[in-house]
Amino acid sequence: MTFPGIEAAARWGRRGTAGPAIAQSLGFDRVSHAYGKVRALDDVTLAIEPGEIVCLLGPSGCGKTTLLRIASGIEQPIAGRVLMDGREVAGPGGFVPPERRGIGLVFQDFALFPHLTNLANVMFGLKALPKAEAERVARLALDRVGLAAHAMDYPHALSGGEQQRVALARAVAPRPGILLMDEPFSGLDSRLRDLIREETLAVMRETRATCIVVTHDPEEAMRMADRIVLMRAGRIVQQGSAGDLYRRPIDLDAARFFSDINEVPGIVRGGKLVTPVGYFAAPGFAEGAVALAAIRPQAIFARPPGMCVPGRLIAKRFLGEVDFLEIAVDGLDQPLKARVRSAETLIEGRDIGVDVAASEVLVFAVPEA
Ligand SMILES: Nc1ncnc2c1ncn2[C@@H]1O[C@H](COP(=O)(O)OP(=O)(O)OP(=O)(O)O)[C@@H](O)[C@H]1O
Repeated sequence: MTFPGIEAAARWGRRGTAGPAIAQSLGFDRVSHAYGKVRALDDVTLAIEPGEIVCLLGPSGCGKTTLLRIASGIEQPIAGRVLMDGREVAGPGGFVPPERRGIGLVFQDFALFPHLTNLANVMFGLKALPKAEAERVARLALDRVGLAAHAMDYPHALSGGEQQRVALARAVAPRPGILLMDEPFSGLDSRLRDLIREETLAVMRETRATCIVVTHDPEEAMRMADRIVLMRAGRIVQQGSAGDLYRRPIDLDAARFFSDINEVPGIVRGGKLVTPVGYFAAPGFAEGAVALAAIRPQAIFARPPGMCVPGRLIAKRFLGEVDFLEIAVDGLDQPLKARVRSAETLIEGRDIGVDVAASEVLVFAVPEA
């Protein structure tokens, strides 16, 4: 879901000054929300430090946008409290409307006013300033995103990436203490997205605002976030640094979300999961339990035949820096997927040795159907 961008942006025009940004903390205390019978958020507690960049990550419909809408005040939670710098802005103690929260917003669809010039779009968030000062600040913001020369153009004359930059300039010009972004790069093609993301990140770091970025792209979250908050079905399932979530996912679904994985079943014997491709540490599992080894494609190495586990190369695709291999192994229903470097000498149809980096393998309970 996206913000009702234009409408919400219009409300922001009534806010704030262009004083220096002082990052604010943002807290959600046992927040729940529902749309009719649809439970969108279920008892979410999250504390975001001043200046922190947090990415809300999760599959479609898990409640990311709803949490952002509640932070901004567009939506009122049905239970729980929202705190800015410890002050309740939503909850039993009252409700501070969006235009009085002083939060900057960037929407998925940019939400620029088509009938206003780019300069006027940016000035829209600066109405509390005298006009000449608002124009000076807006021109500086446009200059910062490299669009000073387009100040008097209209948004439709800009590319998608340039429109996104105007939207960013509009959001940061009033120097908000908190900046919320809902899938800000999803409307851009992949090469442009990388560039605009890096530029946006630089602006975010400069303004030092506390930022929440919603994304469903794990790589984007890993590139941007100080902390990633992984959500599922209206709840937070795990939070931590990119490394924490990638290396120590809390369950199989979390592991699946961060990368492609081979799921190899086995039985626990003597504290190890015994599988057709090796034995892997399975702490906490009962003797005889059935479990799954999660093996990332890059944790598999091709060795000469006769070494490690016997396998047969059934497919090989050149992907540039790596080759993608499919390897059949006795005892497995599905071929293993591997991404390996220097596979020039490997020939489809031939036997190979399969070497799995045991230290990178995670063992999980079999998920309930
Ligand atoms: N206005 C609405 N009316 C009814 N149901 C809604 C409304 N907005 C969201 N929902 C539902 O609430 C749940 C959470 O939606 P939300 O938009 O917060 O998820 P999301 O994680 O942001 O998804 P996406 O990545 O697709 O934008 C979903 O089941 C969604 O269908």
